[in-house]
Amino acid sequence: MMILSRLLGCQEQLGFLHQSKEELTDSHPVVCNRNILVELEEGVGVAVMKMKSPPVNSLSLDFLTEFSISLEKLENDRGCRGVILTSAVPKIFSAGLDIKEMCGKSAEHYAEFWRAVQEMWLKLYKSNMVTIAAINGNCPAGGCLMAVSCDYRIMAENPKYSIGLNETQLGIVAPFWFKDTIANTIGHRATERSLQLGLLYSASDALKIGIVDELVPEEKVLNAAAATMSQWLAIPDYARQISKSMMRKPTLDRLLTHRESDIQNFVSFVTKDSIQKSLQTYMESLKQRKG
Ligand SMILES: CCCCCCCCCC/C=C\CC(=O)SCCNC(=O)CCNC(=O)[C@H](O)C(C)(C)COP(=O)(O)OP(=O)(O)OC[C@H]1O[C@@H](n2cnc3c(N)ncnc32)[C@H](O)[C@@H]1OP(=O)(O)O
Repeated sequence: MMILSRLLGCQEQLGFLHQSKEELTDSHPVVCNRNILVELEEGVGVAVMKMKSPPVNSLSLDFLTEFSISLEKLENDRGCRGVILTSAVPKIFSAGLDIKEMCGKSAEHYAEFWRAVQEMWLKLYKSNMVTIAAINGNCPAGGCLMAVSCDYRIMAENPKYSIGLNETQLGIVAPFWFKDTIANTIGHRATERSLQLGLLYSASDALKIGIVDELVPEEKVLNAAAATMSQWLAIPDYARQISKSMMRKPTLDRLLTHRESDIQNFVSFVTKDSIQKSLQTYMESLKQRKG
């Protein structure tokens, strides 16, 4: 019930009611949401989802709810066959889960938050559409999860950008389905090293290890994503979708089977004093780094 009312509440915030005439054209209907801009190029059947939640596109409960609703709308739109996920915030793809959602809140809040994280991943990983991440900035932790849940990743070849699952550096543990998703991308051994050490890879190392599929100059990331999209869309949908599902279903089913216990694990983990302390220390270190 709480989730339903949040979804309904968010749908109003989503701004479907606030589209101006300039934002709606025949060829490029744009939905300006609070955190995500969705532009559907109808003739081509491709939507661009631009995350625009400054300063760092952190994945708050509101953001995640909006993301899942937006993706579901595209999924149900027969005119949309592919999605390019990118960022409208300079230098940042996404800073991952919003740490503020995991600090000093109630157990009920943590459960609701974690369900929204699961939902985002389930929707993205099982999408029937072709999903391409156009990674135009830093991409740690939950941001990396979003990227590796797509079918293909193109990253800006900027030595300042990094990508990876750095959870252990915060004193927290990537759950089994984060681990499964990255292992499905880079293999068991590389995942073991990557997760234990909480490695963040530079763009060039990310290409070497296979977290990303292609590097291009920053200004070409979106064009490269569009070019790759047209190659993938040349394959008949039905055959491609069944192949995707064959590869991903066991991983999806594992979370679906253990969804409630995964939420309980998260809540009991994140409510530990030691974990709260680690997260608070990490947030403070982010602030100090600035100064
Ligand atoms: C037994 C098993 C049980 C399983 C239990 C599960 C356990 C939980 C698993 C959780 C899984 C995933 C975790 C995550 O995704 S945690 C998030 C990890 N993210 C990071 O480590 C990235 C942190 N951020 C950065 O490194 C940098 O901000 C940046 C992205 C490189 C950008 O650098 P910048 O210099 O451009 O910006 P900066 O000044 O650092 O930040 C601007 C403001 O944004 C705040 N901020 C940054 N990141 C986050 C975040 N993730 N959440 C919330 N807020 C964030 C930062 O503090 C600045 O705020 P302010 O301006 O100072 O107020």
